[in-house]
Amino acid sequence: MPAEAIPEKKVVETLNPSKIMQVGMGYWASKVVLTAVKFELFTLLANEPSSGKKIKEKLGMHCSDRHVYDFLDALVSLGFLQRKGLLDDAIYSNAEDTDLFLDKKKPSYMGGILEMANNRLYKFWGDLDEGLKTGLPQNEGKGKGRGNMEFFTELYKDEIRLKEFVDAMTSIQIGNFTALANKLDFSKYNTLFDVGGADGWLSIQICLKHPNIQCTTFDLPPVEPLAKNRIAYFNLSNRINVVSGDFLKDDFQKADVITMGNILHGVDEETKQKLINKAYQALNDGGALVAIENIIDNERRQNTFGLLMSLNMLIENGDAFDYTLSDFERWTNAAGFKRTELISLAGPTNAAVAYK
Ligand SMILES: Nc1ncnc2c1ncn2[C@@H]1O[C@H](CSCC[C@H]([NH3+])C(=O)O)[C@@H](O)[C@H]1O
Repeated sequence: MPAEAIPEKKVVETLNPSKIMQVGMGYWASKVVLTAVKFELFTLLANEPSSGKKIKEKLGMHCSDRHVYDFLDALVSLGFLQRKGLLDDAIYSNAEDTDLFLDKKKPSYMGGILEMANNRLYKFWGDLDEGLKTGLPQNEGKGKGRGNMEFFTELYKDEIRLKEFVDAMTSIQIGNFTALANKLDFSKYNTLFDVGGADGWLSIQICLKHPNIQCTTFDLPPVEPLAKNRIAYFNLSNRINVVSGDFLKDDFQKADVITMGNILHGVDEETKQKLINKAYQALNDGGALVAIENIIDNERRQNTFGLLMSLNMLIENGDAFDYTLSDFERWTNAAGFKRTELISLAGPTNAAVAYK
């Protein structure tokens, strides 16, 4: 190294590479958590705290005991597990948040998104470089020239993957839909049309909280049985209508509120504008379009999850991207909407609302 390239002592003392290592090697930690979810380790431990040897046997692991302890103690150090004792004498149990959100037997389980991340996205993100160089999707639709969520046709051919995907969507949105039901004033609205409503979770949450509203959840035909089952489970079949179709081709039903959870981010800019225009046409006067997404802050500095989600849309759909409230305002103004507002929901997710 030439002498002038050696950093001054002061710089070395104040700067350190820990962030670089933490983020750069972050996939190690991520993969340990995803593997634990896949093994249903947290479901096992919710039932009964266990020793490393017992966990090894129950999960059918055939690596050395030492590597079992490495795996479990990594989860201790990451705060996912608690431990009393050491190595052969250790008893492992779930940390409080792990127990609530990652025990598959609890209704609060949100591991669906992590299961999908492990089974699909982890592999596809291995081709992020190719996605950035080519601008083309890197998922099931790779090499097939597809965008605008057309990969669903491929994905939904397999019933297990269909259910896994729909469960993943629901698990990531549960907290957001509950927050939306509480934070947006639905009292003045009678009808809601949810575009790409998956298994109907959004409509269910709104109906549970607001007894006067009538909902329609709209999605592709293969999703219909899942939505019907979920809605029947909540005894809401008389208030939530399940309609199948294609949001790229079909008009939307007339409604007071049109919702789109993680829909606009999945399509290119031209299609975003088309969907917003269609929503404007279908909304009754005084109605609202609500997009529930990881809306990026206008300065594009804060919402890391939203920015990464946008790259995830490159992986999934090529031309698709997440956006800021300013972007949303530009498109909704062009469609004729009067004003917009942002309602913060759970974590990095917001509702961008446009009023007609
Ligand atoms: N062309 C299409 N027409 C109707 N639904 C679609 C289409 N393409 C994708 N979808 C659905 O759009 C959804 C995107 S994922 C978002 C699901 C849900 N709104 C949520 O916020 O969690 C999936 O349920 C897809 O099946």
